[in-house]
Amino acid sequence: MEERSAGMWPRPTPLVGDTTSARERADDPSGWAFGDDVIEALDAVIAGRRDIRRFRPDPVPSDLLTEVLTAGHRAPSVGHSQPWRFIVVRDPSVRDRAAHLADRARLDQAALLTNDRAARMLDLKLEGLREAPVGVVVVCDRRTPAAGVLGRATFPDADLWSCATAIENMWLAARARGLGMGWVTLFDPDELSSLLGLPEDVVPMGWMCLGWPDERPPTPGLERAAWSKRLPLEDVVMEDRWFENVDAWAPTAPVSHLGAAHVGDGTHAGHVAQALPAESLVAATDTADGLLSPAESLGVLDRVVSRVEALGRGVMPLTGTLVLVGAAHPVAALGVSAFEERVTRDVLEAAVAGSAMGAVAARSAGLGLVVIDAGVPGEKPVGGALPARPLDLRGDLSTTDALTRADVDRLLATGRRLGEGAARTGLVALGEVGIGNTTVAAALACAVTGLSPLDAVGVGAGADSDIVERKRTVVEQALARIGPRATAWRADPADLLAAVGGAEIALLTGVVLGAASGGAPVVLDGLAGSLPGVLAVSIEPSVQSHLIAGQRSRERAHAEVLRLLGLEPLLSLRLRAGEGVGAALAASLVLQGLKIRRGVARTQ
Ligand SMILES: O=C(O)c1ccc[n+]([C@@H]2O[C@H](COP(=O)([O-])O)[C@@H](O)[C@H]2O)c1
Ligand SMILES: Cc1cc2nc[nH]c2cc1C
Repeated sequence: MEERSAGMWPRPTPLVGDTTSARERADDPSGWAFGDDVIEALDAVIAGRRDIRRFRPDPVPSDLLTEVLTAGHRAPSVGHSQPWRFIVVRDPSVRDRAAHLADRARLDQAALLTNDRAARMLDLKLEGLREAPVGVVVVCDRRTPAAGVLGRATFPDADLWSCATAIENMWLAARARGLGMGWVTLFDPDELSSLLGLPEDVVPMGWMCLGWPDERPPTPGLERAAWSKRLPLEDVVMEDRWFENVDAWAPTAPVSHLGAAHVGDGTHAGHVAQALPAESLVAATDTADGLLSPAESLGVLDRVVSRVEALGRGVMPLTGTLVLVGAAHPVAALGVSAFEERVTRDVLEAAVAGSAMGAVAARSAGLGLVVIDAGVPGEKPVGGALPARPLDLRGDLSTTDALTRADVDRLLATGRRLGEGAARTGLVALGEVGIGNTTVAAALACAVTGLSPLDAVGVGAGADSDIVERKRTVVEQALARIGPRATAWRADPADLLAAVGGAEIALLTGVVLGAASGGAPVVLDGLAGSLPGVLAVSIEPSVQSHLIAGQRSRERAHAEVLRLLGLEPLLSLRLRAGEGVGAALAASLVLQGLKIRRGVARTQ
């Protein structure tokens, strides 16, 4: 028994909760501290935490993942509400679709920045999303009314802050174990929510890439990239109130790099196909990193070459095929082109003879050529071209559908077969010819990007202002006629192709699908030669990682279409040649890039 003085009783020590007494706490206020070694370790982990953008493909052991998630789940939360939920993503096709969303958001964001900042932002790595073996999407379940959670009635967003603390815990826990984590918020939150099927009021906080880091940055990446520096502590600490010592210093607003205003675009969804293998992408960037040249010194071309090497697993042949498709367009009868319809047939015949510009460009790039007659003017298919003509009569898009659904399905199927065949040769480049098809392409571009006809219609092969005016009217009529079919294009891209056309775009959409399923990179061309990429991605989202924007052409809506695809063009030459000329020029650049990658001296 404890000795006690008269009139004093022992302190009743609680059996649960805090067992310390007021006396103990008063005698030793710092007695709750961990030892110096723990403090030192914690400070080291906090100081050494980095936002990791590059990952090794090696798997994250499940016990380590659980430890990281446990750290997240131990975070503080408002009213002990634990509003976080962790969605662990390992499915490569979901990851690829998220990466496409991020690619697009990256271009959208760059468009908002000043030129220099945009270039630096585009230089920053986003491939981490494709490389990291695990993605953890931290979402905040906000379905409970704020007033029902202690502390949220007054600060309704405190649930989001709670989730942010969970993320920081995960970050530190990962870092301490040698794992890297990257918090990616370059998404339209609605798009990410629909990708993951989140219910209303469950909001994503971002995508955490998790894996073994393929970089060990001593300082933050954005500081290393000369984006910004950590502010001195004095600049962020104030005494007693905001701005009190104006004379000494005035806190400045966080730096903004915003340039001109810009409009974004909509959502994406569809079926799942084969995804880009993360380990081959890492292997390709490993090779690039080992060259006797600064990292990513070839800019956009370096990234394209890494993609191509990843798809070809380092043994991509230094050649490929230009698939050139010609088709007629009844809309040409409405005076929307400066040229006669028969030119389409002439060009296809010249292509077979090897002298159309696209054919010459393909040959000089070292590519093979496949010429397809998808219904050019004239009774008989062009001799020497593969016939793939629509069977039924077609209408001009302003008053009638351009194609029947059955023909669209046939064109897609034929294209797939051809694309699979072309994939076996290496790169697959797209080419089209069709007098009147920039009107068709403008209507498609309006449907898929939400551009107005005024902003989408361009000069095509050389229209004057009267022709441009007629093109706009036709596109307006077409969009008014098809109404909701335009907005529903993601759910049924083949229906949009039936409504608007054209046969060459439908066939090339099949080519993209077939080439991608054969594992080939696909080089897009101008406006009509890029829309097949958009439509194919809406059918099979993982096609996106196979696409290369060969060029940004002179046609008006092209830039917006590339932004929708999340792609940066290799060339910007104001081309309007069609026929795959731009795709062939870009393909030759890519092939040269591959030779450089494979030939340059390596470092240890
Ligand atoms: O590649 C482009 O973006 C491009 C831009 C303008 C015109 N074209 C070519 O010109 C043709 C369509 O022009 P138009 O004026 O008849 O609609 C078609 O054969 C296309 O290959 C192609
Ligand atoms: C001559 C000519 C060649 C073409 N190739 C693709 N579109 C074309 C349009 C014209 C007019």
